[in-house]
Amino acid sequence: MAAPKKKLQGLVAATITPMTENGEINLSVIGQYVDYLVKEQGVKNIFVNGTTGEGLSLSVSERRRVAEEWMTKGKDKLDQVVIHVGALSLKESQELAQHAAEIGADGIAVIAPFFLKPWTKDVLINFLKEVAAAAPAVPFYYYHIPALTGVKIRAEELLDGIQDKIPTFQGLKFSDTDLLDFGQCVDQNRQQQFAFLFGVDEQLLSALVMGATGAVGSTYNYLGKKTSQMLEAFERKDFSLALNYQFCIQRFINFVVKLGFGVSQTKAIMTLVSGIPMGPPRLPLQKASREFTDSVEAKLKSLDFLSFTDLKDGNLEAGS
Ligand SMILES: CC(=O)N[C@H](C=O)[C@@H](O)[C@H](O)[C@H](O)CO
Ligand SMILES: CC(=O)C(=O)O
Repeated sequence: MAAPKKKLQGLVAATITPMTENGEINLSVIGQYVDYLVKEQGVKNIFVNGTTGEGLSLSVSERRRVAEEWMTKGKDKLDQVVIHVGALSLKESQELAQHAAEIGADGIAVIAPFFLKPWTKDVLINFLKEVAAAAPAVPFYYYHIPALTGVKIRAEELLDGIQDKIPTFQGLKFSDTDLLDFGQCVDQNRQQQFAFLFGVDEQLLSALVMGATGAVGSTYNYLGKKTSQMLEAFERKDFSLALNYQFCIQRFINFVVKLGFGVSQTKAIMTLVSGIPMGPPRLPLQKASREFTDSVEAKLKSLDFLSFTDLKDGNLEAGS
């Protein structure tokens, strides 16, 4: 059994992996990045080496080094560090899971293998179980992201009886818009203390209504504070205020989605907002264009989303 731990809740930032202009991982800014999340965004939980972190584009040794750096720099500052250890190779995944345990991670998460794929729930569970067993004292999260893995096994089905197979199972990161599936995950597991972490930032309010206990996302890197205001309004049952916040966030996400939004763009936005150089993404991703960054900057200002002193060219005065 996993050591009893505080349940993971609230916002979890899916961290970017900073890179140098030459395409090497850039560990030197991670200390600054931790401070930015904690102090400027009020976000104290992170999800490392996931989609946003280009985890599947890094070598195993890079993934280990990135995870170590977050653990070291986050010590005594962050509440929980969850490390994504999913890989196509079961062996690599187990190696990463064991490594996460060794460095004291608060959780591990795994996506479905996405090249040679599991076609049934039982096969997927068996894969996850073998990974989880490599870190028998670490809380385990299944990371459901069917649009990227192509594995469409419904989360609700997967969760049915999962703790019998994976005793460390502690929760679900649900990155899909199927709120029937998500709602049924919550509804059918009310007796458990699972974390239900939603991963579609622009729809978080709907997921809160369905029983989400937290959220993992890329936008909490720079919209953490704004999203926390939404969570607080929801907690106070001030739904119209919560909806205002959600719409405000949606206006921004809708704007970037229309320009073409993904991990590369997240890197550019975070560089702009935090002033910390995130660098380019790694191939097959391509760096966001200058035009993208310029229009995003204008949009963020018009939405009054930033205290503009945070902007790296900080000559614009504080908003909000
Ligand atoms: C596919 C993807 O990267 N999803 C992220 C996390 O699951 C989200 O945080 C999105 O970036 C966000 O919801 C914007 O669409
Ligand atoms: C968004 C998210 O959870 C990820 O980057 O993996």
